[in-house]
This record gives sequence, C-alpha cells and structure tokens, in this order.
Amino acid sequence: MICISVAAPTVEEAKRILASGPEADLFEIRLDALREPAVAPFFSLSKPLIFTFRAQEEGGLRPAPLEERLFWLREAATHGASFVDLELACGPEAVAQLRSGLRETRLILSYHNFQKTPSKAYLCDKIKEMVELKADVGKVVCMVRRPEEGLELLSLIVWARRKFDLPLVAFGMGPAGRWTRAVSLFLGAPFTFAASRTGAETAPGQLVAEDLRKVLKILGV
Ligand SMILES: O=C1C[C@@](O)(C(=O)O)C[C@@H](O)[C@@H]1O
Repeated sequence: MICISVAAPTVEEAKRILASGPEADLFEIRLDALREPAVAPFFSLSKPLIFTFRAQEEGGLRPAPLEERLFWLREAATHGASFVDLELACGPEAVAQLRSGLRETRLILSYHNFQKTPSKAYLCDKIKEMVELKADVGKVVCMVRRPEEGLELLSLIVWARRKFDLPLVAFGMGPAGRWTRAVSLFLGAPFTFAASRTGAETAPGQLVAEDLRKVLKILGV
C-alpha cells in the first residue's frame, strides 16, 4: 500500500492534496506542518488516515511540547483515525498514556534517523522496545549512504515478522535509499511513503506516488 504523506500549512491545502491523491491507499496527516492543527475536517474522506505530530528531533517541522502532541493524537483517535504514529523515543509513559485511549485506532511506534543508519543490533533493540510497548505496527526509517545500509533496513521487515509477528515499515531515506521504498513492500512492509507531487516531498528520497505506483506495477506488486 502507498501512503501519501501530507505536510501542508493549512487544512484547506491538506484537504486539496487528499482530494487529488488517487494513487494513495492511505494518507498520513503531518499535524506538525499545520499552522493551526486540526483533525476533524479530515474525516470526510473514505481512505484510511494516519495522524502524526512529528517530534522536531525526528524531522518535525516545529517544536511542540509532548503534551500537545499527545492531545492531538488522542483527538485523532477519538474521531476514528485508522492509525496514530508516535515516536518510540517519547518513552513508555507517553506510549502507555496514548495507548490506553485507543479503541479501534492502531498504534504505530516509530524510529526516524535523518543522519545515519545505526547498527543492526541497535535497530533490533528499538524494534524489541516497540513490541514491548505493544505497537500494532513498527516503523524504522533511516538515512542511508550506501545500498548495503538499505539492505539491512529491509532485512528488519522479515526479522520483525518472523520473531515477533510485527508488521514493520522500514526503508532508507536519501537518494541511496529510494529503491528500498519500493522493495520494502515485496518483503512484507504493510505500506510505504510517497509524495503527492514533485516538490511536496516530506522526506529526502521520497518518490512521487504516481511514479512509485508505476514502479510497483512493473515489478509486480
Ligand atoms: O516516517 C515517515 C517516513 C518519511 O520520513 C519518509 O521518509 O517518507 C516521511 C514521514 O512523513 C513519515 O512519517
């Protein structure tokens, strides 16, 4: 599945992207991008929604206290979000607090590293923590400099499924990681991220959804 990541300064603009994204199977609403965060206006759409209020340390577009971020994720869940995504680094207390308020909404626990791909052992520990904190889906997204790093990230998808039965989104950011965004789906990642159009990328190396769809079709997903 392709998830179009939507980082727009206003609700109107974000909704325009949602209305014009036929390639998307789901959308990620980046609340940290909105000048005035809101969740309710997004629920007129029939496609599943992920809400996240990304922490600045992991690529968020503005600083916001943890309490504010948790508040908006809880709001999103109350309105019927399919997923909420919180950084694992927020810690067990914040995760438990968010988790206790979820009904149907599934919890994504995520780890992003915009500098580098840490060692596999380190990333496996992060995934173990995600499992311990009862993530429904895990996510590990790191900057890759060499194709081998991309390969390591992809191998985590298989490892997490075999060892913990955890659906894991994992791929590499940056130009050297572009291929991993497509290939991750072959290895069982539940979804991958793409941009709505050129210029609307929310992370380095993101492909435009339309192009990604073509690649997947050629490769046979
Ligand atoms: O985790 C991810 C993946 C991402 O960083 C990317 O590289 O496409 C984009 C983010 O918006 C999203 O939350």
